[in-house]
Amino acid sequence: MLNAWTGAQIRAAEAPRLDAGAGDALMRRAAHGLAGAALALLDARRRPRYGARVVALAGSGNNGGDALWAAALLARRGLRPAAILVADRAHEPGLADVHAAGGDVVRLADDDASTDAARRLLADADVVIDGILGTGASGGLREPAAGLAAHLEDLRRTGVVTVLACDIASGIDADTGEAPGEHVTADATATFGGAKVGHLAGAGEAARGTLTVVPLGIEADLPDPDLRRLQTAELRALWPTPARSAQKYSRGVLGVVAGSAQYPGAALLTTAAAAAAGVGMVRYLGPEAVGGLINARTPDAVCSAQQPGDVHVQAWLVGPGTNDDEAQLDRVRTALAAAVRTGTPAVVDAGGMSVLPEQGAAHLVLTPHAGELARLLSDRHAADGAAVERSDVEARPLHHARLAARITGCTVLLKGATTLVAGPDGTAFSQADATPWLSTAGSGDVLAGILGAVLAGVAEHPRAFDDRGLGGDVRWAAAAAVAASLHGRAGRTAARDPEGTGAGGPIHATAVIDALAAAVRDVLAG
Ligand SMILES: NC(=O)C1=CN([C@@H]2O[C@H](COP(=O)(O)OP(=O)(O)OC[C@H]3O[C@@H](n4cnc5c(N)ncnc54)[C@H](O)[C@@H]3O)[C@@H](O)[C@H]2O)[C@@H](O)CC1
Ligand SMILES: Nc1ncnc2c1ncn2[C@@H]1O[C@H](COP(=O)(O)OP(=O)(O)O)[C@@H](O)[C@H]1O
Ligand SMILES: [K+]
Repeated sequence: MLNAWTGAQIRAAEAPRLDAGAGDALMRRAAHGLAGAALALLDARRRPRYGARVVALAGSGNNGGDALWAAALLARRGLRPAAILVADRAHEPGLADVHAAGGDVVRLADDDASTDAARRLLADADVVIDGILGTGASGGLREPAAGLAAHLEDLRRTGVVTVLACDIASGIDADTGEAPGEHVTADATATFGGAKVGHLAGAGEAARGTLTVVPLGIEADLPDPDLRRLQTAELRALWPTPARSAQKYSRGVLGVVAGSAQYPGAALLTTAAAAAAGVGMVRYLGPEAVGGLINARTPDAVCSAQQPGDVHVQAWLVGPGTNDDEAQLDRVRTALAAAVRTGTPAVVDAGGMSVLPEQGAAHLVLTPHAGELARLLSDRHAADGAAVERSDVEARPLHHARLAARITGCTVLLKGATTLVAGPDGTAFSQADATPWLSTAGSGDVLAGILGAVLAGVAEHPRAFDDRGLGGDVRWAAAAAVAASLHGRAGRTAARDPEGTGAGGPIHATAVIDALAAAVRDVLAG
């Protein structure tokens, strides 16, 4: 599990040490970690260490102190240090050490001469350490740092310099990952004491590069994390693997209300995905014509035009492709009412979100993309009557996912390059296992099917969640995170994009279904 905390949580754990006078010791530890990360970056890029130019960008706070001390330490390893001070004040001992190491220092102001001098230093740099703002910052970068950051990004994109963020890319909010304005983009980040929420959500995910956590010795005093990311070990433990004595009913029956005579595609994809994920049985409820099409692709699905009250299931999947069909929407309403009454978990996708019960529950998992979440929040007057736009959700995804979970009482899985899951109690997960090739029509229907299969298996495997501190209502958010991760991994496998960088090539939703078994096997094999 990769755990992440807010800046305030980390600073609170540090506070007793600072009060006891250990501030310098902590900062030196951070600087050593930063210096090691800078050397690793040079090595990875096959650039020689000796004579390499390291430039620390230093703001007024402790983040700047870390960067200055790191630059001074790197002078001892043969690098040529320099510093650009972007604020009126700088950490005095750090600055003194850069001077003592023979480093060039430029103080950036709003004039052409200092801007030119700073740009000359950057153009000569091999590695730039971004210590402008850390966890103590509020609001985005201001001038003159904002202009320097934009120029730095031009140099980074064209391969002139490598950027190492100190703690967090400056301009990214450590508590949310939001970027209120200009921000630094890093190739790597060395963070201290624990990952920050801002590394795993919003703009912060793409701005951080490779993340290294440098221990500070405060780890035992950290509270429960604010945000979590499941990794292979958790996925292996939580994926519904059949027991020796399993039979189809113990593995779980998934009731699916999806598609319509006019739009059967969503029903075909979502049932095929659930079947591929290894659910015990799929029971499809809907028009006979759609059932026939489903059986041509997925003969193992049991299709009928029955009502939800007539069948016994371990989980529901409702909503994909049902928008225009009143009879299907009626089935969705009935299934959701039964799910709330009986505690049966349900995936509520697409059209299902327009017929939510008044009182939701954590075991109902909504799966909106940013546009659908904006509509849901607008319908619920979340912004005091003002409409919430898709762009609002994209700019503040974690905030809006948590808001929707609180307002609806349901678990909310917000789809995107990073998928965020929020429970009504504020629990949150972040998974970024996808590939940009997954942004294709029908991809969401596949995710809904996989999630349905995972939810149907939860009842058989409660201990798996309890044993990892993910019991109670948190299990629904954790199960949603499992499904998002496997969906992303299947997408990477299908696209042949193992790192999720956008390498490989195009895929369509069916290819993701076909790659699912291999992705699950990889996870189970560790
Ligand atoms: N607290 C500690 O003991 C340790 C902290 N460490 C470092 O300290 C950092 C936190 O230090 P600080 O609390 O000094 O925070 P920052 O280094 O983020 O600096 C905050 C300072 O920047 C100014 N500021 C805030 N928002 C700004 C904005 N938008 N534009 C321009 N200036 C702005 C504030 O006036 C404040 O002086 C961490 O990120 C980490 O790098 C490390 O040295 C490890 C130990
Ligand atoms: N840029 C991206 N990078 C990675 N994954 C993405 C990206 N855009 C979308 N996805 C994933 O693809 C799926 C798209 O779902 P959705 O928008 O509901 O599509 P549809 O409604 O057509 O099925 C989601 O699982 C989402 O997380
Ligand atoms: K920084």
